[in-house]
Amino acid sequence: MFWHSNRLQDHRGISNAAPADAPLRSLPVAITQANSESEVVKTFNETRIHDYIGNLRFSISPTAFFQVNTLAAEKLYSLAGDWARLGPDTLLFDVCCGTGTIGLTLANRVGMVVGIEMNASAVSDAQRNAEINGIANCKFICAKAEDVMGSLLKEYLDTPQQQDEDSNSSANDEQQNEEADNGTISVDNKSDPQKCLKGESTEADHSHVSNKSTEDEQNSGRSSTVDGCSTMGPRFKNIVAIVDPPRSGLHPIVIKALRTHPRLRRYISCNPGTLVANAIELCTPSVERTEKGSNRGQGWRNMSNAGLARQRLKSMPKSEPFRPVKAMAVDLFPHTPHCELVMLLER
Ligand SMILES: C[S@@+](CC[C@H](N)C(=O)[O-])C[C@H]1O[C@@H](n2cnc3c(N)ncnc32)[C@H](O)[C@@H]1O
Repeated sequence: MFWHSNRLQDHRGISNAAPADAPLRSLPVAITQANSESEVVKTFNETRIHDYIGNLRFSISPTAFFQVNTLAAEKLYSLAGDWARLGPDTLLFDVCCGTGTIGLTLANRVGMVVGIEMNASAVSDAQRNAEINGIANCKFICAKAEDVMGSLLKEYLDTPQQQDEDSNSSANDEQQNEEADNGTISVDNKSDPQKCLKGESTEADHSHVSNKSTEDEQNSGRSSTVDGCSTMGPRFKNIVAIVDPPRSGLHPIVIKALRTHPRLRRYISCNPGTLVANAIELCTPSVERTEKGSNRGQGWRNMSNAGLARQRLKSMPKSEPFRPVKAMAVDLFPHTPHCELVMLLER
């Protein structure tokens, strides 16, 4: 007998993507019993599906993103991992991690994975997927990447001394100003290290950090030690961000946080959509500051993403640029005009 589940998300509006909290309804499915001509109509209450990428099993909520072409997705993630030169001394940020696919498929090649995802169901899935597959060195954070990227980089990479220096730097001041302008939150850099170890959220209430048994991690030596999260910085030598954002791309605050943290040396994008615009901001050498706000009378609304990226560059704090190293298209959607693109930036 084949078991099916049909779920419909009820959303009335002009958007083509329903909000995550739109109600889900089960649709009756006609099934045919083996050795029988008759059809039975049933409604299944199973709200999740299961799929495999490589030898890992994934449990997926109805509102969570999951690549449909799992064989090609496996190749895409593995290619990203190869280019990132992963090893036990690697701390991997899986930005826009969905159900944890990239981080979990690469977890056995790195010291630690920190996944960031705004869809709470997907974050629960990621946590569950780590458990199903016996993976202990991944943490998943439920938040918008633009709200937490800067604070996470500080939390995981900076020594307390560096944090003090940073807090005096103009780059940090600017970021805080920008965060304030955008109504986002900044996390106290000197957050309680024990909180960090226990995987408790140091963010505002809407954020949620989940991690698999901290005890497991400490025993395996794959995560932080009793010294607290600030000791993790020196422990990891290769800091990599793999970003797989939606078509609208990464928020400029995330780009700025990644570009201005000097310890992040490799950036891999798995999404071609706004890659050009992001690469402009990540790879253009710092320029002397020009007057802010002069766009020579050009309307912001008519500007391309690349044009906007060039404008934002003018307020990018002085920082070492990345350089584009290589890119490869991966055809996840054969016979359609869409395809994914892996691109490696390094510095
Ligand atoms: C293209 S999917 C990639 C998911 C995952 N990496 C994978 O391959 O299965 C993009 C993901 O980004 C998440 N997302 C969108 N905007 C976000 C934001 N501002 N911060 C964090 N996650 C975001 C979406 O919920 C979605 O899960």
